[in-house]
Formats: sequence, C-alpha cells, structure tokens
Amino acid sequence: MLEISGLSKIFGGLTAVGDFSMTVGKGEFVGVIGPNGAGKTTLMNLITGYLPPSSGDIRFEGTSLVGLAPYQISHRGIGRTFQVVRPFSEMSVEDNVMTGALFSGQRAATLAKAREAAELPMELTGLTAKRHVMAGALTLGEKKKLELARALATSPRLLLLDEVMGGVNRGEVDELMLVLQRIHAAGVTIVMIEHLVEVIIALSMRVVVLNFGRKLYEGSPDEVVEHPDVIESYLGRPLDVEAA
Ligand SMILES: Nc1ncnc2c1ncn2[C@@H]1O[C@H](COP(=O)(O)OP(=O)(O)OP(=O)(O)O)[C@@H](O)[C@H]1O
Repeated sequence: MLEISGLSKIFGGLTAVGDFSMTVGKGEFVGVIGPNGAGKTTLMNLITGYLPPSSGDIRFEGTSLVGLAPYQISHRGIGRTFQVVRPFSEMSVEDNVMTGALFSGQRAATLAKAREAAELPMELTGLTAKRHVMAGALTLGEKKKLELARALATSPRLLLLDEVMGGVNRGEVDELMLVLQRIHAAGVTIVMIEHLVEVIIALSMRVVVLNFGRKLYEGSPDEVVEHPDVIESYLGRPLDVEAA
C-alpha cells in the first residue's frame, strides 16, 4: 500500500531523514518510535506532502506522491493527525467532524451528506454523545478523539498518527487505545508515531525504530523491545512487555 524508498530530507547540513525505506501493507498497524529529534515528524510531513523530500520516493497504491500538495495526498486516501490539535473551538464536535467530510476526496456535496459522513467517525471515536458540545469545552483526550474523527471523515484508507497520546492522562490513554483498535478493526491501515512505547507495543503488528533519521531496527514488538541496539539508543532498559 505504502512504499518508501531511499527517502532523505536534509535541512541545511542536517540529515533529518536519511536513506530511509519502509513498506506498509494494507490492513497493517505499524508503530514508529525513536528518540527526540530522530526524524519521526519529518517522516510524516514528507509522506503527507507538508515537506518536499531531498531525494527518494514515496509511493501509495502504486503511484508516487512526490510533488503532490497535502490536499492532493489527502484526496488520494491518506489521512493524518497533528501533534498539536487545533479544532475549531467555537464549533460543535459534529460541525468539526463535518469539516473533514466537506474537504475530503469524496467531498460531500451537501451539508446533509457531510452530516451523514460524520456519523461513523463520531461513533468510532466515542464522540456521538458529545456531538453538540463546543470543541473548546472538550478535555485534551476528547480533543484527540475529535482530531481522529476529523481525519476519519476524509475517508482515509491509510491513517498516519503523530503523537496521539501526547499530554493525555492514563485513563484517556486507555480509552484512545480502544478507539485506535476500533478504527483499525473498521479496515483502516494505521502508521503510528508515539513516545509511549507501551502503547506501540500493545497495538502494533510491526515496529520501526528511527535514530538520527535512519532506520535502526524493524521487527515485531517483542523483537524490538529485546534488541540490544534499541535498548541502548532508546529504551535505556529492557521493557517488560507482559506489563505493557
Ligand atoms: N524545518 C526544519 N528546519 C530545520 N531543521 C529541522 C526542521 N524540522 C526538523 N528539523 C530537525 O530535524 C531533526 C528531526 O526532527 P523531527 O521533528 O522530525 O524529530 P522527531 O523524531 O519528530 O522528534 P520529536 O520526538 O521531538 O517530535 C531534528 O534535529 C530537528 O531539529
């Protein structure tokens, strides 16, 4: 579904992403971890067209995304969330989700159609009961769900998540994990960048570890947490997978 090959992004003299390759198959849930500054957000911005690559290729369902604008990539079926959520605070939850449907590839032609298209995303994220609440009044965890619902309203086949769990409390992390499992079970392929390694280990089928913009390791969650290079460069200590 997604094939990244020899991808590099150089800022001045700094290689933020260097000769990076990975593939994501339809139906997968792939986690991406790495220390601060490893290049995770840059990688996401390259895939979604917010940054042009210095070299390399990114192909989605057989065609290259390089040179396309973010809205064109969204129209092709790739949705994303942002590290810092920015809902329209003065608008209701439902209206916020509708904006996703109105500006997506299968653009809803009428408000009634957009309202209809907002139903499933609200249901999957558990926001249906909050549909009339102003987005500004939501907790951070709920705002993260809204960010997910807005992205889902664009009908993505591939969803890229940038630090969805950032800043939310433990109870909300557990709720968001259930939401992500529901989204995945609904048929959406997911690539997730996350600092909380326990979350990545619990949800991902495969984990890619980035370090200094390069792929340090790639494997199953169990392999990754036991790999000496990953422990040394990132985890600092072996992780108790059973407890995760
Ligand atoms: N627009 C930019 N201009 C110059 N350097 C940049 C730019 N964006 C990122 N960088 C640098 O590229 C490197 C990778 O940054 P990036 O934000 O992708 O890392 P990250 O893994 O997402 O980090 P974090 O976990 O802290 O979000 C860092 O050294 C960063 O300072």
